[in-house]
Amino acid sequence: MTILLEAYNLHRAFEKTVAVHHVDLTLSKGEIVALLGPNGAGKSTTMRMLTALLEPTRGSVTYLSHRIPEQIVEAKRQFGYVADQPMIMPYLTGWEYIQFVAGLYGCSADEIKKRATPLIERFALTEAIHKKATGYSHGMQQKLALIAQLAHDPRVLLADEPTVGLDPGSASEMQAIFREYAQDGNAILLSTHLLDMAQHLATRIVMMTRGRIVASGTPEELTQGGARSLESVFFQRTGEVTL
Ligand SMILES: Nc1ncnc2c1ncn2[C@@H]1O[C@H](COP(=O)(O)OP(=O)(O)OP(=O)(O)O)[C@@H](O)[C@H]1O
Repeated sequence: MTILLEAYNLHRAFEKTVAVHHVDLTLSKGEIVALLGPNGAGKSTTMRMLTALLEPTRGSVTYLSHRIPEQIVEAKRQFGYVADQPMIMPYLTGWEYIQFVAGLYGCSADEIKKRATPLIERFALTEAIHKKATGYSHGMQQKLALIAQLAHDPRVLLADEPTVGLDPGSASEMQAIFREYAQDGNAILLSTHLLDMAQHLATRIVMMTRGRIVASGTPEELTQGGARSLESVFFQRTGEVTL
């Protein structure tokens, strides 16, 4: 399997709090990896280090042999990132926002249009796309952020809680888009609290708690072929108690 993203020995401390302890993680072509963990487990800190938004205390991140920070520009071309709070710029319409973000990666207007138009239609944003994006609902902004990140055709997509705020139809469409994107030879890492979505969408599940990876495997492996619920495995591995 071709490895698209490799994180080695990632470690991050904030003064006395160690948020992430020596995490190793790879993403290979075709994989959809769900990162699960209780609040404060270190998922967002890991995501932010993988997307070069946060400098690790130790460790390295490499996209297709482009290492951060030495080859940051080449590395950044390889991935798209959808944050949990979409950062939509004032004044821009949805269409201008997509053009602006994908344009930063050197894509032509024609390429962007070709990639973005079908996604805009699938997410039912055709009517809204020429209106100011600051007037969009949270879910509409989340969909717009995903389209903008896919419009530059990255090999890896990282998404923090991507379906939060989406209506059921849009959440289902987003999952279908994720599957097709992975089947096209790309890879996805998504952090989520939705165990059901992780079980049905992910090809591999990684569980974190207190900054460490405590489990990694396919949904079938972790649930022992369905003999256990993913919820019970999650509680056992992460030390969370059921109330
Ligand atoms: N900028 C920061 N300064 C100090 N501590 C931080 C900072 N960012 C994160 N932390 C701490 O690092 C730990 C991991 O936080 P992180 O946000 O990565 O968890 P998470 O798994 O994403 O949680 P959630 O599911 O609640 O979003 C927590 O103890 C948090 O308080």
